[in-house]
Amino acid sequence: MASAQGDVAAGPAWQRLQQHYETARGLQLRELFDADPTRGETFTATAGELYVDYSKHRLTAETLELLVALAEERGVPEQFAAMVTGQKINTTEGRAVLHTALRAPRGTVVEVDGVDVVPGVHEVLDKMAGFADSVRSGEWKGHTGKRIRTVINIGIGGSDLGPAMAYDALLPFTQRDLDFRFVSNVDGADIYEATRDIEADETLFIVSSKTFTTQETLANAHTARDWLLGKLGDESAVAKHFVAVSTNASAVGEFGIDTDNMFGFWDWVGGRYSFPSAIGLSLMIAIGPDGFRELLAGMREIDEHVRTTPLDRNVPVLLGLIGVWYRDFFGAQAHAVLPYSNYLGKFPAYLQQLDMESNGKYVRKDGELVTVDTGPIVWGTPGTNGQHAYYQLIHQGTTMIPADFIGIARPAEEIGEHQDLLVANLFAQTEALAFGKTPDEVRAEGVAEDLVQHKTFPGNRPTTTILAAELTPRVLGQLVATYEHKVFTQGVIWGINSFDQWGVELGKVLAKRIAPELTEAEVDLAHDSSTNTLIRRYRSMRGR
Ligand SMILES: O=P(O)(O)OC[C@H]1O[C@](O)(CO)[C@@H](O)[C@@H]1O
Repeated sequence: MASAQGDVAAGPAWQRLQQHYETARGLQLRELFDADPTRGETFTATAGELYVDYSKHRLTAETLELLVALAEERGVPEQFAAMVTGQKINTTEGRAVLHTALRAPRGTVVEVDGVDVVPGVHEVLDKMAGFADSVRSGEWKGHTGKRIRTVINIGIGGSDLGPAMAYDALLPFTQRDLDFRFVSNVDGADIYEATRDIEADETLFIVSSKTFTTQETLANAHTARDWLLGKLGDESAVAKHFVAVSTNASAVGEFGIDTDNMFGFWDWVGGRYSFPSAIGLSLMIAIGPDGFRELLAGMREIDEHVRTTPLDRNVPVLLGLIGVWYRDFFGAQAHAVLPYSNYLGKFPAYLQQLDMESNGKYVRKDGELVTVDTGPIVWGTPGTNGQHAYYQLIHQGTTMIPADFIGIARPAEEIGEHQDLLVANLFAQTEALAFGKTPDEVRAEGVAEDLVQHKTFPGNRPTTTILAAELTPRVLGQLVATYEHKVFTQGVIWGINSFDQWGVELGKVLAKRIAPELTEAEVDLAHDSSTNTLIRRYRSMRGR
């Protein structure tokens, strides 16, 4: 098997790319398009219903060949096969990585330690569907016999971002007489604002936590429980108003939620890959079991695409490789994701966890330090708002920011000319970024000489455009799985473990130590002088 271990920079494919970069760094998009008038048709690919244009990148057919050779040398296809067949590729935690099994059709066999996991996946999906239907229809009654009107998902990170993002993305497909809220932050304002204007006897809390030990989620869940009991005054109300999604049945039981009302998943589902599991329960209630199945079907299409499509047309692999090209050869530190769809407003935030928690690593799988740069800083907000805020820097700043522009052709609601205006802006931005405006073009407009440089656009700024006809559950599933496998591809290239997250641990441990120090004024502080002083200031501001 080709190796995803070891130093990628030491391999022949990387060295060839390095040599190629010496000339490729000077590529100009204007010249590339002039030299090949069909570039905008040929440097494109499709995956599911996603049309992907990667022509506006600073690369040639040779660059792509060399990048594909890198993917082959690093064993991307073999590593993908290892992942989807349940091998324990999350080596630092000794776990399989099987989010693809969450969307495997009934009857598929995927084994972990000799046990087929697919029947369990469908058992949970069926249980979720039964529950979702009963909440949607009003058959599920609260403590006082009323139907549920508000569903509040309590969770953080992967137990929040996926369902919250997808709920917004699929708003037109949701049952509009139900209200959905997502509480994640340990800031009490989050749970307070989510509960201040609703009726307890019409509210369902879904406590979502893979581990059921996460401080923020447990604090919010306890506050929600106190709020409910304060309103309804009866411990037995908890059974009708709280359900849990977790891998940790004993902790769920200890919290007081009947494990009959628990929807399980497994340690082979990473938090940031978990929303097609029971973590998507709130979303399934919102869009219905059929809508959720469509989402899974969209993901499955991309899983199949990755498994069966040659690397040079394999969309997630290409996106991953193009990302490596900029990150490691051009030194681009950031990657923007700019959805031209208001419904996709939370998609960049969702991708931040998917990408940065997966590939923000400085240690390789083999325990050695990386010698090349790994995951970029991922950020973005919906177009067109960003155009009037930070696009200035993308067009004329000193940093290259490769960007993904995501567009939808047919809106859920056709409102006058809005959609055409929106998409015109998307296309205009990628055109302007790629081709810019030369000083001579500015002069030809009669601009005074002292303003020519200010009004010049250097261009040559790379973008990918992803276009879909409609934002359906299936298309959203395709988008999410495309990015999942893009991140996977990059992790394999860099030789890192994209499925652990040790970097979040230290802060958690220190917060546990500091929390009691904020309330007990007498305690001896043994931190650094900055932290000690901040703690004392805080105590004094709180009158302690
Ligand atoms: O679902 P849990 O166990 O509450 O964890 C929430 C999130 O916390 C993290 O472990 C990071 O702190 C994420 O990986 C995870 O998605």
